[in-house]
Amino acid sequence: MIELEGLTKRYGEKVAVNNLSFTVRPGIVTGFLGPNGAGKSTTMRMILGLDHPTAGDVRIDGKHYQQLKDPLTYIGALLEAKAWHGGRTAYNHLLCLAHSNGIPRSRVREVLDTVGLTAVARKKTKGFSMGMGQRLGIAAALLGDPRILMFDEPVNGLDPEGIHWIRTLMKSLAAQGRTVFVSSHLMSEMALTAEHLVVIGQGRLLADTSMADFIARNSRSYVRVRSPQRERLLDVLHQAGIVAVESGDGVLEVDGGKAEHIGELASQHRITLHELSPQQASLEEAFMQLTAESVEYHAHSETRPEPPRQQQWGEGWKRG
Ligand SMILES: Nc1ncnc2c1ncn2[C@@H]1O[C@H](COP(=O)(O)OP(=O)(O)OP(=O)(O)O)[C@@H](O)[C@H]1O
Repeated sequence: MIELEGLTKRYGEKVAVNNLSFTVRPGIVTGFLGPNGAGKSTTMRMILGLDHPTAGDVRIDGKHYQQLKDPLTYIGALLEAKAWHGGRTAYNHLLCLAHSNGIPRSRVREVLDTVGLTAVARKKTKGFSMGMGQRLGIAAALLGDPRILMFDEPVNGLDPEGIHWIRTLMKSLAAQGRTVFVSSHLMSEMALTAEHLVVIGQGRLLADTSMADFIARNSRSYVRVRSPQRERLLDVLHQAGIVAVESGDGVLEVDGGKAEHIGELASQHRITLHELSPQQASLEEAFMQLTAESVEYHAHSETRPEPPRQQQWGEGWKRG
């Protein structure tokens, strides 16, 4: 378990992390989201004792990072920046970490195997691709068989097979009862991986809730309906107290009605339907909606995100 209590970090005038309080629980994958510059990496660095909080407190299973004996056996982390000596082989890099944390040498081979780097174990890491570097970082995180794992942008540089592999790995670590805390900008990936979300913007907590609740609260769900008897269908829906709006091309968007109910009403009134499809909002849509106010780095206006329904998702809030 990771517990943050009023955690704050200032760099001069800049408040990078602002009074953050939340708990990351075991047994599930918790996603950590926020626009560029929201304070995710700073928060993760404070959890690991790499940055000192200006105020507040963070504990790992009840202790400060500095109080942990052999910390890699409590918490394993992959941070964004490569933090290893490029002149060492992958095997030696992990062996050094193992020695300094009282971890048996046999674990090095095991984790190299887990991340698929056995064949390059004796190669110097400076020749590693970004994806190989990520795998080595994940091997280091797993080395001490810790109960808590924290990954900052773990799918960076990974190919589709690698992304699938890390997703499966994170879920299985959580299923073993471990605490898994992961940041990512890839919303589609996060939607497949995380069960719970912590969302921050400009250093402040914006949401701490389940994935399903987050999407339901921050986006619009509706049923898309097409019928050759549109006017009649509008009357019937109106009489039933259901609000429908025309969205062009003969499509009706029905808020607050279930597809089953709309279908039954149409059937009772012998109205033909050509389409009846519930529209599920995506995590990306909900995220953009919630964080729109706290985006620091906008692209130029022609690519800036518009309101959710017609949005060009993905690039607008990235650092330009
Ligand atoms: N060492 C530092 N000195 C001054 N400002 C810093 C420092 N580290 C971070 N910041 C600032 O603090 C804010 C939060 O940065 P941080 O890297 O934690 O955000 P992030 O959510 O991880 O962003 P990204 O998604 O782009 O990686 C940013 O405005 C950043 O410029």
